[in-house]
Amino acid sequence: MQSIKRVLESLRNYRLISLGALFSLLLLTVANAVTPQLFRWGIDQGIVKKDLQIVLYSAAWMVVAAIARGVFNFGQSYLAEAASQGVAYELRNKIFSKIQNLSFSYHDQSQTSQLLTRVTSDIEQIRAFIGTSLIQVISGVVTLASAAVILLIMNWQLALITLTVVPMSGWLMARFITQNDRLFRQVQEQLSDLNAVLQENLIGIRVVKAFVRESAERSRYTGLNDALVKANMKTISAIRNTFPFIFLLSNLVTLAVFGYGGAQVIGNTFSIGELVAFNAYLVLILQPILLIGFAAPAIAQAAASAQRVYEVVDAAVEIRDRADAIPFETCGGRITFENVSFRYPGAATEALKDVSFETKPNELIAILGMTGSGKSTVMNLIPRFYDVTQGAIRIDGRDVRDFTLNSLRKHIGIVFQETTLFSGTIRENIAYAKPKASLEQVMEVAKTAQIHDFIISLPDGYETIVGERGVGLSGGQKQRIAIARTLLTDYSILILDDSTSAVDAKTASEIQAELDSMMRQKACVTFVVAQRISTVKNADRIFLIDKGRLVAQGTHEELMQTSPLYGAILESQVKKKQEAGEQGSRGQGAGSRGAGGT
Ligand SMILES: Nc1ncnc2c1ncn2[C@@H]1O[C@H](COP(=O)(O)OP(=O)(O)OP(=O)(O)O)[C@@H](O)[C@H]1O
Repeated sequence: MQSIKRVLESLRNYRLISLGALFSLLLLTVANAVTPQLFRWGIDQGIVKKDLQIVLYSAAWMVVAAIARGVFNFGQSYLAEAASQGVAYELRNKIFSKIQNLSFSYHDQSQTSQLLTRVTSDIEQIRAFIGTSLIQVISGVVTLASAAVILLIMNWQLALITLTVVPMSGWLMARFITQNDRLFRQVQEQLSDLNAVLQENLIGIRVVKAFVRESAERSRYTGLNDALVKANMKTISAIRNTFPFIFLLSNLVTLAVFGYGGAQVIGNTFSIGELVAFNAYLVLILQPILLIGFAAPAIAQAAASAQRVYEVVDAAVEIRDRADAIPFETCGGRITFENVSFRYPGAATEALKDVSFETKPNELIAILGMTGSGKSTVMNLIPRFYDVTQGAIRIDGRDVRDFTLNSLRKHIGIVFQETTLFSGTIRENIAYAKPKASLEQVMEVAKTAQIHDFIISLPDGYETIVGERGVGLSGGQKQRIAIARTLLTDYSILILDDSTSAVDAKTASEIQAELDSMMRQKACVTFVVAQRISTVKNADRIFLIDKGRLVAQGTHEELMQTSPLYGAILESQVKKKQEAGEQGSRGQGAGSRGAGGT
């Protein structure tokens, strides 16, 4: 319930609208309370005394009260909805920007679909709580209290009989909420799990089909769908176990009012008009109890949802600016790894162990190693996607943790191993980090990345729309667009993490040749996680990584002389190249990564 308190606190930003809703609610309660009194007046003073004028007057006032009820009802629900939309809007923005800020380690450990459910369905539960359930509860309490006071004034004995229903129903409701809180949380979690399978399936639909796993996937989904239905049915039976008792109580009270009140009317201690009015107030007692009852599950659900949403909102951002962080402005080209060790959060072993090196200005460093040896990890630490566990990384003598993250990352151009493009045009994708870049600038980098000719061969050229994650392009084409995208940024340190793995060897070396002069002009240091001999040969120095350690470094020739591991990797590459040549390699995707034992 702590989370519900927090949701209520967020209404502070919508104070006026919320007060407006509350004010409408109070006026509605007054209009509701007045109506039975008009009945009583009309019956006792009009019908019983045969005074037609009073009958007509009371009827006219009833119409006024009905209109007022309509107006205030509208005002109350409209304003409550407006406040709820505002809170949901803010929460959605808050959680989205939090997701943008959360570190890689958070995203490594959380499921995308779980986050999606929190942004969509959980926030919707919170919105429905503010827009509907909350107002139901407040209106219920206010109506109940005011009707109780009126009943006590009208006939305290009958009122006491009637009001016994309140604590009994209240107890049933409280029991219902406390007993089923976990159940409602479970429903949301089951929904998340179901979404997770759906999302994974949509992303991997090609793999599913290729491995003919449709029916296995179907039964996985159906299994979770069954579990969701079961959890939902449990909540329904919990509702069924509570509500009939409340209905029974309300019916018993009606009987008591009819019996005891009727006897008082016969004994002339209570008028017919009063009995009718009393009965009408009874509705104002019982209806709120039911409304609160109906709101209870929604409140329990909203509490569970709010907890899940605030879990993300409150998640610690591990990688952040120091209080005294300074902007990274220029790079002299001296990047130092000082006894760097790194363990991924939750991992059993260290991915990097005591790695030390220093680069020289304008150096082109190739990083080579077996798959899983830690090459990408070395690269991930420079832009602080993760912080070192031990040791330090310095740029021109300054610890990378001293720089503001934004300035540091803006100066590091990185092409990831796995290419992600966004839906939109090719031009938009290349200009992702520089949306205002001119077409000429976009074309220039596309030429360097050896993708310009392909782009202009398309009917819509640079305006060609690429689908989600670059659907419609080959792996190699996507990679080249990703390279162009990075080249357009204001990088001073360039990192190419196996970025031509899906490009054929010939094109890759053309890209390399184009990049070579450009990199040396623009970048203070370039790192190339390499799988190909050509790239390695061009490098000023090669770092050989093995099982998280920097085991050798030097030029191609030096390593050929001194490192048996280097020799073995190159030998396997040459062999692979020959095999590929024999098979008449089709190019794209064939010269692939992994030479070193991939
Ligand atoms: N996000 C992560 N969480 C936990 N462990 C990770 C994570 N990423 C990588 N690892 C582990 O760290 C080690 C080094 O991985 P890394 O990606 O740096 O290797 P790599 O040399 O780049 O491999 P490849 O050539 O296959 O890309 C591996 O054992 C890997 O399993």
